[in-house]
Amino acid sequence: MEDSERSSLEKNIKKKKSKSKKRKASEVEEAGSDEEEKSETSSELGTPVGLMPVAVDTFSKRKSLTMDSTDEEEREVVAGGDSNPNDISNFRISKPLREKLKSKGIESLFPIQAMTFNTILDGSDLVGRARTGQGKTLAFVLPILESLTNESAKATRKTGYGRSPSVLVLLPTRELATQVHADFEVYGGVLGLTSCSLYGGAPYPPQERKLKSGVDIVVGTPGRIKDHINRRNLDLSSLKFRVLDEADEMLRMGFVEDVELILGKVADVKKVQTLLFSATLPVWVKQISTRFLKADKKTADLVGNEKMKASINVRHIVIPCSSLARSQVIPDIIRCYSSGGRTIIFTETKDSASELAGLLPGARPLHGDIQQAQREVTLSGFRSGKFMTLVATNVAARGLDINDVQLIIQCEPPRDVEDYIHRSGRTGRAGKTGIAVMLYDPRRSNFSRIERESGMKFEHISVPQPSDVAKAAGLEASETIIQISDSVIPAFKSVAEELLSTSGLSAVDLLAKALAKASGYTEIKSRSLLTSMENYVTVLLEARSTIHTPSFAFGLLRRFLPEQKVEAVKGLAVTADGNGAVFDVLAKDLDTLLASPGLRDATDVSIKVVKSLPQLQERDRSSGRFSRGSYADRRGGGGGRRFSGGRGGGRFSNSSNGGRGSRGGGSNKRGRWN
Ligand SMILES: Nc1ncnc2c1ncn2[C@@H]1O[C@H](COP(=O)(O)OP(=O)(O)OP(=O)(O)O)[C@@H](O)[C@H]1O
Repeated sequence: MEDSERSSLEKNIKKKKSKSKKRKASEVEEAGSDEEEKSETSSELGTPVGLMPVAVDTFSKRKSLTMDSTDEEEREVVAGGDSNPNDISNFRISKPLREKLKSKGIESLFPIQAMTFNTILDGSDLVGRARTGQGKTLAFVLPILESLTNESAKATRKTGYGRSPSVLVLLPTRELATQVHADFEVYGGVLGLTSCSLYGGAPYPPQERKLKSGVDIVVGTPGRIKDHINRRNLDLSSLKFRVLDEADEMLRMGFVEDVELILGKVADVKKVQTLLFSATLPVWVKQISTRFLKADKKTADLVGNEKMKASINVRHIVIPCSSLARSQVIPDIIRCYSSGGRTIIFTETKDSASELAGLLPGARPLHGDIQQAQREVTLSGFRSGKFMTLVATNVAARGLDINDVQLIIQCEPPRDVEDYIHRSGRTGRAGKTGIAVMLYDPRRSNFSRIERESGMKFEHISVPQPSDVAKAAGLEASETIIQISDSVIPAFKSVAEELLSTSGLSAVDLLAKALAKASGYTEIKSRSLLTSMENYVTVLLEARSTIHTPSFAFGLLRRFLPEQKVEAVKGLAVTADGNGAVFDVLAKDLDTLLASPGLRDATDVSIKVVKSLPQLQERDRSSGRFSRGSYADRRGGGGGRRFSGGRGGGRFSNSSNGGRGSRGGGSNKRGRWN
């Protein structure tokens, strides 16, 4: 094809793709849905893999477990004997590959790898599920590489120029394709196998040249792979393996059509092994996956019916925080919980990712509207520690394996429990621990559904109080001060003595001020527990009669507060027990409020400052109802919201909710992001 033709074709493809795939930055990067899905029991996904006893992991040399072992047993097992059944020498892994694994510090297989290695090597189709960070990538990389290079394969494998690939691995994002391709390069390279990655946003010609010269393994995203098939650069007729990593994501609307077209390019499906892996396998995956897997497929499910679907190495925390206060609160949460490691902050839309990254010192955004070259620079900068805070949409939610991510912050509860599980799984990987903080606005968000569907229980804490933050910052500052060379002392000693003698402060108080200055906390403002806003304080209104609805609470306030003071109340929310309502007032107005005559003389209501936030009513996103009572901004229907219900349980007609596709078996209108 002439270059001019190609460039005009490329322009057309780009135009078509940008029209079809580009989502408005203000819309969710990946459309969620309200339907709730229970995760699949493993037996319904295929025959459970016959299990050899496997050790849990190598990082603590625990003794062996079988597939029926529970998380509790995993947690209880202590270091077993010296012979570890998962030692890589116990598996049919060739010497060059064993040596490469050892050079990477891998001496034994993780459970999901040990459970599936023989099954894949012996030729079965397989569905594999293990929690995030448990090594699912090598679970398919290792047996595939061995299958391609063992004695029986040597006779039939094509090795010449222009050969068509034997392996195709499909992933939902460009970053993941790059990451998995790197594993195939590292481990396949020692066995003489070549691989390439095909994803959008990167130039076609280098990919075409690589394909033309012949590769054994192709890793990529469906859109670009389909383009290369249409351009006859990629012939999948002699595939031996096809892998869907993050399988549930790959089988959703937005991908499943392309995936089906691509997987259908094999000549004889009986000669192809199909492997599906993910940390989440919702119920509808079963119907869809039967289209691609053989009837005698096997299942290795380390999650199974375990209640806890999210990572067990992560502290799952929720903090109430109004959207207005996020950019002030997040730096403090990072200061208190990141332990100096990397932080990934997830937002629902590309717009909010860019906006928040601009407000956080040193943070960088990552989302689908950013040019591919910049995405690669950003991710490699984050991996190498050039900056420590990444603000991303779901483009970074799945699969990314980045060292030393200590903290995940989600700015609001995601619509889908799968998003929560994958996002929080960017930390606490390979046996390490981590912290996942989810911010929520008590009046608008609902996280009990995430608890129910992921099987975990959130730890409820309030936003770090400035004094907590100052303490953490002071610790950091004191460590850096100790490291300063003594050579600076003579230059500052006389000023220090002068300061000590004239300030009227003790040496400790002066040092405390110096630490405050060094850590940037020259003023400590209070933050409210409810909305985390500075210079506000959270109070609890209690009444003898049950407070069913916020409008009832506002009515009580109007009994003894002037209208403009009621207007100034922030974030009013009814307590879960209906006995009260919390709201924020300006700290400077607190005394006036408490001293107001109507309140002072009232016998059926009281107001007091709260030291910890009581459990609040939650709003169910799907129905718009509140679990007990309802919230409405009765003061004028601000924010484009109208309270359309009567007292209690009123429905919310929220005009500001961007439409979202409904999630369902393959019919989900989930947007593409990659
Ligand atoms: N046998 C092993 N021993 C030690 N480390 C391992 C082993 N297998 C994998 N790892 C490391 O564990 C980390 C997580 O692996 P991987 O990214 O494959 O997890 P995953 O299960 O695919 O996670 P996710 O569900 O988030 O995609 C990686 O850093 C990988 O190098």
